[in-house]
Amino acid sequence: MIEFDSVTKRYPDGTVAVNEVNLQAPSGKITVFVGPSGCGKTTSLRMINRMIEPTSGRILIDGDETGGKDPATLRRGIGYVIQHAGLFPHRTVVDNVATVPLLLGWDKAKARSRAREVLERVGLPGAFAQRYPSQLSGGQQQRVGVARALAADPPVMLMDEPFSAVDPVVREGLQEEFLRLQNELDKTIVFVTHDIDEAIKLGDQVAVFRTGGILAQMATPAELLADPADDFVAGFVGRDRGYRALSFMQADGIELDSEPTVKLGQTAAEARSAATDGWVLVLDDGQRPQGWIDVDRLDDEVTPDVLNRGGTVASVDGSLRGILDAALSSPTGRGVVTDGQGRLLGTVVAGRVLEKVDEAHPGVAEVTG
Ligand SMILES: Nc1ncnc2c1ncn2[C@@H]1O[C@H](COP(=O)(O)OP(=O)(O)OP(=O)(O)O)[C@@H](O)[C@H]1O
Repeated sequence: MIEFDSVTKRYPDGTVAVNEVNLQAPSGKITVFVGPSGCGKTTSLRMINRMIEPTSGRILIDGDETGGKDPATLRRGIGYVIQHAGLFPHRTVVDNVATVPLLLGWDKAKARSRAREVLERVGLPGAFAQRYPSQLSGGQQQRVGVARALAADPPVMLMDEPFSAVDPVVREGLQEEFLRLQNELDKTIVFVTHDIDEAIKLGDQVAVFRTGGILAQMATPAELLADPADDFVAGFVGRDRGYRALSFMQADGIELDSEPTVKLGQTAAEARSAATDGWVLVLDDGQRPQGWIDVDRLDDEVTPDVLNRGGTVASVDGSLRGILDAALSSPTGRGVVTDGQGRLLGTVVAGRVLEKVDEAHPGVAEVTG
């Protein structure tokens, strides 16, 4: 665990970049520092590996004060990833990644073989190893940056806006891979970003900083969305926080309506008599929803060409957001809900989802609309 105990940083010109911060970043978890520009995120991060010294207060890693350690020794146990990757341009990818193992005194062959292994882990197999950084895309360079930080298998990783310089699609891919990797590696990670969506997606817990280096709130993403500490945090988290909070609320227990159904091949008359509001849901032989049918468009029988496949189908094992999306995207306004095997359980309208949210978290549904 990394612990900040009343940590303050005042720069020589008098700027208070970090002001009496107390927080804990638990082992094996991702803690995200987020906040507007200049709120002290990077300064806080760099105090962990002593690239910046605190003016007062203490930082402890697993109970040991970092201030009492030799900075070079300290940094060997701490991987560091920055924006634009910060790779050495005149070294090949494999040699970039082998840097820290070599510094640790590993022989060259072992360091390179470890580097190739980590490159593979971040999705950069063999052929990339001999290239130079300029021969890679921005997203690939960031992966090399992550591989380099992981090469010596440090228990702690500090990451400063590592995915900010790449386009949104690449960024999403990097985020997914990073989460998958962390699932296997269980590093203690402190991750800086100015992007609240990234913080909510990646963080096991999120520390929201405000200008002046003040920690405004430390909470899980779900708590942050459902219960921001004050107006600053609520504003920073965004007006649509209620909607996003639904991603963290389980759908199980939501009351469903039974929905009349037909199968392909049934007659138009059967479909009309089963329909509600002019629509009927079509299932396959395994009770799996196939789409809706507007019964006015039927001639003789229910055929695939008149199926309206619009609308998402939500699993009851998922989140309330999935259920709300299913209701809002359905041509009938009734969201289709299935069990874990994709079999129909029933339907639900958007209003019911919001009622459930309101029962669990009064006030959140208000900011959902
Ligand atoms: N060496 C320095 N001397 C004086 N002031 C500094 C120095 N480094 C940073 N600051 C100031 O300290 C404050 C916090 O800076 P820091 O870089 O930690 O913020 P940040 O939250 O990481 O910002 P950004 O998201 O823009 O990178 C800012 O007001 C900044 O101008």
